[in-house]
Amino acid sequence: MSTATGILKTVPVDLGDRAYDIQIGVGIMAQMGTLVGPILKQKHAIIITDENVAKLHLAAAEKSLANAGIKSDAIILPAGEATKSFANFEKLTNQLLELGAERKDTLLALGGGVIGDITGFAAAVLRRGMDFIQVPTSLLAQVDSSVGGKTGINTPFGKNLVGAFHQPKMVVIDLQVLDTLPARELQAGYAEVVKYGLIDDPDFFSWLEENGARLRTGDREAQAYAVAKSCEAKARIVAEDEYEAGKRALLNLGHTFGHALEAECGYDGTLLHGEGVAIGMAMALDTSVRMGLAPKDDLTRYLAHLKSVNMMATASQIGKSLDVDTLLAHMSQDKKVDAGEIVFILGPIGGAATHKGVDLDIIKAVIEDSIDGRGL
Ligand SMILES: NC(=O)c1ccc[n+]([C@@H]2O[C@H](COP(=O)([O-])OP(=O)(O)OC[C@H]3O[C@@H](n4cnc5c(N)ncnc54)[C@H](O)[C@@H]3O)[C@@H](O)[C@H]2O)c1
Ligand SMILES: O=C(O)C(=O)C[C@@H](O)[C@H](O)[C@H](O)COP(=O)(O)O
Ligand SMILES: [Zn+2]
Repeated sequence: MSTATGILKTVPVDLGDRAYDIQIGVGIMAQMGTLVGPILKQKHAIIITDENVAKLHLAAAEKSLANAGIKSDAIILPAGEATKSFANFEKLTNQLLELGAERKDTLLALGGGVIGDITGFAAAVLRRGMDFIQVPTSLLAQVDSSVGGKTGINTPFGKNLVGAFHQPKMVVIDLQVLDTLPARELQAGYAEVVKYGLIDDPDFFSWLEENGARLRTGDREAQAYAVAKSCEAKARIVAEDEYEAGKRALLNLGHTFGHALEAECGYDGTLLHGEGVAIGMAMALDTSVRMGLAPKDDLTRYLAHLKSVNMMATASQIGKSLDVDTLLAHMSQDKKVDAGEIVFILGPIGGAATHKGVDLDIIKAVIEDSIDGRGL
């Protein structure tokens, strides 16, 4: 793939009458208005963004829309996971109604996964459904959250427990905006990239072992390859199982553990989503090894890779006192719970599968060892 400016790759998400394209490029924020113009029901978009992204990228997005003859308004939310709350959702929908948002207007999520998830949910329910477009600006949002139509907010019981499946009409990914993303956020997003290798693409995992560090140094060619590979993987799985009746659950690898850690850390920035996923995937691999579903060497390789890119691998590294039973209580709220049983995604590198009936004593031991930083 070339690293010139402009669109580098278009990844289709084949969902019948809900199909859409993911446009991946460099410097394409300037083209965003022309790209989205033809799919708008009327030439009015409401940009929803956060305070950090607004300072850096809102003007460019507004200019791009204006140049394409699209009227826009903007709503700026606070940054961070705490924004995905009922209180902020109420504020957001009130602000949209105050602006007179019409059903044929389009919401445009300009930001990370937090903005994408809350904007998508507003689009799903406001006036019983509006169109929305994803313009993801964090690595995590570019490789994962902007694609696939999972939208929602957190509740005190856990992550994303109130939401809807609502597909965007387009995803516009400008790799250039990653240049302003803080290093910790880039690293957290990287966990979701590694996830695709662990799920069903051992060659991609090997590529990441060789090249993963290049993503952190802003290497455009590596970014383009990894973002496109991730979007292709996500588009393939979502097209196969839009509503998570089966295969899509694999995208939840590490999340049952990770979401419990996030909930316990209180959505205050102590633990970012991607950081929880990285630790959760270590717990999932450790569980797999203990159950004979993966060779010990796979866990060793994964942990070595996390270390090589300076990422946390154990709950002990979070620096917060954690309790195994409280974490298990959070896990029992997971959306994959089936007839009272927690469903886990387990297996070797590149061979993830869903597992029911997992011995909770093994899970407890894995979590306790991670909390104590033992054995990993
Ligand atoms: N819907 C899905 O399929 C899905 C998938 C994965 C994660 N998620 C959700 O996504 C959220 C995490 O997303 P995230 O990691 O993007 O978090 P985020 O939205 O909080 O963004 C991370 C931080 O980076 C800042 N930021 C974003 N882009 C920037 C840029 N280009 N320059 C400078 N700063 C920038 C934001 O202001 C924020 O402070 C979680 O709520 C998670 O549950 C959803
Ligand atoms: O798109 C999916 O499906 C995923 O599971 C992607 C995850 O990375 C993402 O964090 C998702 O929001 C988790 O889903 P949830 O249903 O467990 O909330
Ligand atoms: Zn995730």
